[in-house]
Amino acid sequence: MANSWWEIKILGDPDLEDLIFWRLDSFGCRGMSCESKGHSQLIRAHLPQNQAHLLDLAALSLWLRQDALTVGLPLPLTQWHLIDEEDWASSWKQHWQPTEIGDCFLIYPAWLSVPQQTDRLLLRLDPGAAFGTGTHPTTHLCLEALEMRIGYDHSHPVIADIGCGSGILSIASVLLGAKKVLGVDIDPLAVRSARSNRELNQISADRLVVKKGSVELLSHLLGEKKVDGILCNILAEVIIDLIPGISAIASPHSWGIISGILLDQAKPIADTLEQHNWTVATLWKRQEWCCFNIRR
Ligand SMILES: C[S@@+](CC[C@H](N)C(=O)[O-])C[C@H]1O[C@@H](n2cnc3c(N)ncnc32)[C@H](O)[C@@H]1O
Repeated sequence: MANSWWEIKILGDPDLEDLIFWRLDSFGCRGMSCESKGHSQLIRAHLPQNQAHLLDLAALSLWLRQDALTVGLPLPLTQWHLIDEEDWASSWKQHWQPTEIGDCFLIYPAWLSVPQQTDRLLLRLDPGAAFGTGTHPTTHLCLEALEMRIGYDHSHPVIADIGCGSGILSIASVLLGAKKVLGVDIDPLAVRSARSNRELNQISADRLVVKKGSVELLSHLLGEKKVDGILCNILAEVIIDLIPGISAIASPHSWGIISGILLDQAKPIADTLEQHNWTVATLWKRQEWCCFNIRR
């Protein structure tokens, strides 16, 4: 098969959902979905074939079982098989439905016809192979935090979105009135996805700039200028190294929304932020995940 993907199916106790998502996320899976099956939950995840060998998948299955053992829940059943690109796209699309987030967003799959009437901000999305449908607790937290931060103050900030994935947070920022957003991601598939979602939401390439790279590129693009707000939803291990770079593009009045952090990873992140002159104003949590609202 030309463009093949592993489809990984995990049947497990609903209380394992977060742990399983976290494990799959760390493994590099994309296009994850979840559906109820009686008293269990069936989680599907996808991974390009060239990113994992059979042995890696066997190890993943073992880790998932160990995770369940650690928390004293029944062991999940993991299966995998190869599917081609088209089957991958249609497989998870069936399970992703429009989602209301916060008081103002409606995240809407691109392949559904647009609703006639809605009093919400419609954010149309086809994440493709990128992360960011709004269903993950961290994206959800970031969207709610963003709404609270700029949804009601008409300040039209300039925002950096580091690890933009599908572009969901960048687009949400524009819908809430950001003057300009700079989105970066190291994954070329994410860049492609964010650009096509920018078009889908009829946002100009001047207002939402999407580039392949990370915080160093932002620094280069900005030159002497600073951003008003920073969004960064990546895993804690990555964020900790990005904090100096994030701090360098911030002004004395900047704010940030930082997520992708498991609750038990919060302290080292908070400490490092404080060492770089940030105040952790609030910490929001959803399931095992947390989101920092920070300011200078
Ligand atoms: C958890 S996803 C977040 C996507 C989206 N912003 C959201 O909130 O749903 C993290 C993204 O960060 C990207 N990423 C990982 N390390 C990065 C780094 N050092 N710099 C920039 N992007 C990075 C990944 O490719 C991935 O698309």
